[in-house]
Parts: sequence; C-alpha cells; structure tokens
Amino acid sequence: MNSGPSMNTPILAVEHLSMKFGGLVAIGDLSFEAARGQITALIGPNGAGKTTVFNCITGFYKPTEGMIRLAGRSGQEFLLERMPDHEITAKAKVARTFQNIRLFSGMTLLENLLVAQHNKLMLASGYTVLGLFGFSGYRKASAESVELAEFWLEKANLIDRADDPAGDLPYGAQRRLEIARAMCTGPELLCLDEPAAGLNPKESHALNALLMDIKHNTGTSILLIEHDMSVVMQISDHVVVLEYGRKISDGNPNFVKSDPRVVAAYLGVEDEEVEEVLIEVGDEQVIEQFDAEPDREHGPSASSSMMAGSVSDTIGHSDDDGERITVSKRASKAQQVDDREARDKAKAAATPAAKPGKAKAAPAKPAAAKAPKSAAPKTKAVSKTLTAPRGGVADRLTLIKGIGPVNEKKLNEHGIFHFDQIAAWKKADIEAVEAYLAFDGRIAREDWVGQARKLARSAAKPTAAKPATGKRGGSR
Ligand SMILES: Nc1ncnc2c1ncn2[C@@H]1O[C@H](COP(=O)(O)OP(=O)(O)OP(=O)(O)O)[C@@H](O)[C@H]1O
Repeated sequence: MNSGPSMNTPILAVEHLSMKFGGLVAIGDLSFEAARGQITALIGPNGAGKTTVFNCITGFYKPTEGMIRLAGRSGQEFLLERMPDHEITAKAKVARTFQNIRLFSGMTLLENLLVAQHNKLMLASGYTVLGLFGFSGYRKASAESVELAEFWLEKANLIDRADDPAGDLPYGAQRRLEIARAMCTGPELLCLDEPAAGLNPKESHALNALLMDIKHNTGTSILLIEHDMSVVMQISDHVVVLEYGRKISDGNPNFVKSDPRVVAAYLGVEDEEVEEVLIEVGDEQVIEQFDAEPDREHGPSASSSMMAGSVSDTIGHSDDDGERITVSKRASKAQQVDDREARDKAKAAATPAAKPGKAKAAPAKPAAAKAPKSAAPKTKAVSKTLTAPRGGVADRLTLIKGIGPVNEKKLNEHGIFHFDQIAAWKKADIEAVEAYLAFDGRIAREDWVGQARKLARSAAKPTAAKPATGKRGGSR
C-alpha cells in the first residue's frame, strides 16, 4: 500500500461546475468524477461544452461557479479553479493536447520532446549558468531528458523518425507525438482533446494502443474528449455525456451506448433516424417521444450529422437557488426523453387501471385497447381507409417529412397505407388523424397532403416498402 490516495479516490472531481459567457451557459451545474488510473471519456454533440470543461480544468478559463479537485498521488489535493494555468501544469501535473496539433513542426521529434522538459532542464542548468560550464548536475538532467524523450518516442512507435522534423510526420504520427510530448512532463492527469480526429483506422488503432499502454504502464489517468466512437467504446472505462452543457448520462460504455438520452442527444440525426435507433434499442416509451414535433429553432438542425448539434441559444438549467436561463425544452433531445418519462409517470399515476407497459395508449375505457389515444367519441373515422395495402404493398409513408416509422405504423394500423389516401384527406380526416397521432396542427404545417400529392404523382410505380405483414421497416 502506498501512502497516497487509494485507487478508489477519484483523481478528478468536478463539482457543480458552471461556465457562462454573457448570457450563454456553456456548462451548467456539471458534476462528474474521473477515476484514478482509468480512461474517462467526455462525449457529446458539437457545442456541448466539452472543450470548455477542459479549459476550466487546465486553467484557460476561470469557471463562473463550482470546484475542480485534483487528488495528487502524493495525497496532496489541488483546487484547480483557483490555480493559474502554469501551476496546474507544473504542480498539479495536468497535461493536455488540443484539438489542433500544436507541435514545433520545424524541430525534430526529439527536440519537441526535449522542449516539453524545458522547465526541468532550466532548473538543472541553474537557468543556463551551470549548463554553460557543463556542471554534472546539468549533464545528468540533460541525459535523463534525452532518455525520457527516447522512451516515449519508442512507446509512440516513432523512434525511427527521432531526427526528422515533426512537420514531416503523417497526421496520425503527429497526434501520437503530441501525446508522447505531454507524457514527457510526467502528468498525473492527461487531458486529450479529440486525439483521434482525422485519423484513418490504422492510425486510430495505433492511438488506442498507445493510450492503453499509458493506462496500464504508467500511473497517469486519462480524460478524453473524442468524437470517434470506435475509440471511445474500445478504450474508455467510463463515459460522461454532455448535451448543451448539462450531463445527460454517466456510466460505463455499454450503459451509455444504450441510454435513450444519449441515443437521442448524441446521435443528433434526423428524428426519424433516432426513432429507428430507439426501435433497435427497444424502448417504446422513448420511441413515441420522437413523434413529437422537433424544435427547428433551437435543436440541432434536422439534417445535422452525429456531431452537428449547434448551441444557438442559451440553455435551461434547473438551478435551485441561482439564475435560471431557459430555452425551449425541445432544445435538448435528452430533455425530451426526461419529460416524456415524467409525463408517462404522471399519466400512469392518474390512471391506476392502465396497463404498466402500455400506459401511453391506455384509453379511459379498458375494452378499447386499440382505440385512438385522444380521440373524442364523436371523432369521425378517416375516409378511404383500407384493411390492407393494395396489392399487398404499402407506400413508404416515411418519405413524407414529418412521418417517422412510429407514425407510419400508427397510420397503417388506422388503414392508411398509400400516398393517394393522404393526398385525398379533407379537413375532417386531418382532424381525425391528428386526434390519434396526438398532434396539434402539425399535419397542415408540414403539408402532408401536399407532400403526399407529389409523391402519389411521382409514384405511379409505387416506392414499395415491404409486403403487407403489418410490420414496417421505415427508412433505412
Ligand atoms: N470563449 C468563449 N466565448 C463565448 N462562447 C464560448 C467560448 N468558448 C466556448 N463558447 C461557447 O460555449 C459552447 C460550448 O463550446 P465548446 O467548445 O466547449 O463545445 P464542445 O463540446 O467542445 O464542441 P466541439 O465538439 O465542437 O469542440 C459553445 O456554444 C461555444 O460557442
């Protein structure tokens, strides 16, 4: 047993961290821990606040609120939010890399790693005087620095290129060199901002190997911001997920991977695609949520890629005693999931007879298990419904913007299988459909009828989806 903190003591504890830029809450009341000797990944869509967290940890930003504790191996505790950045590096032993490579491209690999040890060498050289006269203390320190640099070049599989200019290295090798350089400072916590960005699979593999080596063979703990999920899922022990500066999930990679909040927020894909993922995950309650209308103004754009959710507004944080800055609740997809769950719970509590697993569709009358959820008794039936798709092949209704696989399924259950049926809807039909889809004016707003007309026209040869098994695959 060593006298330092036990392996169970987290190396880093972020407590109620907030960072505001004017009215923008980049980080809101964030708390998480990074375990000693492990790899903790910080993930989330673009603008989620990951780099801001790094900037607070490494002293580039002074947080608006909160504490960042680092427990050193010696047992010493550092409150990073109170320290200047150079002390965070020198005393608390936190090293970092940046999203953009910051090497001295004209210097050799070896020189880059020696520069990282500048402070140690300057001290040993008595700030050059002893060095000039070749005192043995300096010579020893100098030899040790070269040895350490060579050690890390070896680890990064770059020793053969030690004397080449860093700028000549391929991109993936430069990334590894940056990590080797950071390791030459002997960090207790290594913060890596997107180390796998732009790497090809082979380079990614080499990076993973280097990080696993660091994890297993040094006492250094790693905090990793990464968009490459193959890296995150393969090497992380623990994943913290941010969305709009809030923590939405925290756990091991498997837990986080299947957390509906993460699927919703992190994928940041079109709502229909989110539904598909959720269908695969198998959470019906969550799936239904995504038939709700997305907030085009605040949320990630409909066509956003996995990482492209931008923060275009201030963020709502439930802050018991502090300021409350809100945006539409739909800005956060994870929040939508939470809201949904809360609503379902309330609904279940209000209707004790409801079947637990099917609370969503439980109508007032138990016998009407298949009745439209909120259809009033006098709601008219939709005209021109069918008992089965014509010719056994349904149109792919998900081609209508606003219809996802879940709504498509519901429409099919109500006898709507084809574009021309929707194209023929009158006001009363729309009202009836909105009643069972629990919409409020959305069909008209999204002009399903107009869209269906166009699709019906162009689909003289129908865009067949699947045979009439009643099961729909949706868009794939
Ligand atoms: N210095 C700053 N001044 C104003 N706003 C800032 C500043 N730094 C960050 N932000 C804002 O804070 C939010 C979080 O940004 P941050 O860079 O931390 O996100 P991120 O999750 O790292 O995103 P990415 O994955 O794109 O790097 C963004 O809206 C960003 O514009």
